[in-house]
Amino acid sequence: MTATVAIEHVEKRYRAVRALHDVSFTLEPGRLSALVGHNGAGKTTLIKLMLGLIRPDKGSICVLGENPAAGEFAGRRSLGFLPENVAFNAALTGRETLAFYARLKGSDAKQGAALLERVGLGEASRRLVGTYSKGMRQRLGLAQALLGRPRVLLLDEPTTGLDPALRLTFYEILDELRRDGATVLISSHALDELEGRAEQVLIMNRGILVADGTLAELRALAGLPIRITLKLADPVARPEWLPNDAVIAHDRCDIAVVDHAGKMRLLRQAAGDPAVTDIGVAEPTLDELYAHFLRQQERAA
Ligand SMILES: Nc1ncnc2c1ncn2[C@@H]1O[C@H](COP(=O)(O)OP(=O)(O)OP(=O)(O)O)[C@@H](O)[C@H]1O
Repeated sequence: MTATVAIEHVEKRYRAVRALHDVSFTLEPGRLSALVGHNGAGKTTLIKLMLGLIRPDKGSICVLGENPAAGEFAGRRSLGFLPENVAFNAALTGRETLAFYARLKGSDAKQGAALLERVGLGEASRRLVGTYSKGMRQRLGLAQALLGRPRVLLLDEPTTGLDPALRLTFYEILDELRRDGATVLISSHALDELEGRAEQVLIMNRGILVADGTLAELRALAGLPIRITLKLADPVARPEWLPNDAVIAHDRCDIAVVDHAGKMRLLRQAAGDPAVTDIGVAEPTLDELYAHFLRQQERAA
């Protein structure tokens, strides 16, 4: 598949601060990628580079076949961007705001009304933005980012301030865009939200990309234990196939296995034993993987 965004060996400094160091990755169409990292890890700097708002000191950036920092960047019309802190003119209504951005983007102004409905601002669309709550401004920001059905959508902390209902609508909208072949990058600290949604996870630490892969790939790389919990019909009779380090308390048995093959072996044995009445499997979470890769890089540094 052809990458829509290609970042190669990018370096960026702000005077004494090294914001990015030798960062390389690609983003693909139809995929949701999560960009995660502590405060100051370099996430916003990466997004600004992709938008062409700043230039790299070294390395190259290609977005939709173009260099975003090279003057006229035609691809910008196909980019949607939601900044971390959305700021709108308080004296315009929601409708007027979207019409303004639609003109800037050269997209169909009529699409604005439908987008406002979609993000739940239909009724408030004729009210001044100055009267909107924080969550309503965030919704307006999202509608603005979606103008013109973007092929690349860059979202910086998009769900901060959204209520749970709109958060779901938000991911539904992203799913539609992805099915349509859009590339979606979300920079976020909400790891639990991204788990099961992001097809690619990029972990940044102090300007360095410390991990890049699918959740399954990162799990295989990290080799963190997979926790299996069994419920036993008779807690006194210990099944002879249980590993020595299995911990039994009452009718519950906890086992940690190190890899996929070990997990499958144990599950087959457990499923075939009538003494086991229930099985639970907990793979390492994105939170745990994130902590692991950060620790690993800090140790190496
Ligand atoms: N305009 C600037 N001038 C000087 N330093 C900057 C500037 N912008 C960012 N930095 C520094 O570059 C580093 C990366 O910042 P960046 O905003 O990219 O981080 P981030 O991962 O988006 O953080 P957060 O999660 O807090 O938004 C930080 O050390 C930050 O202080």
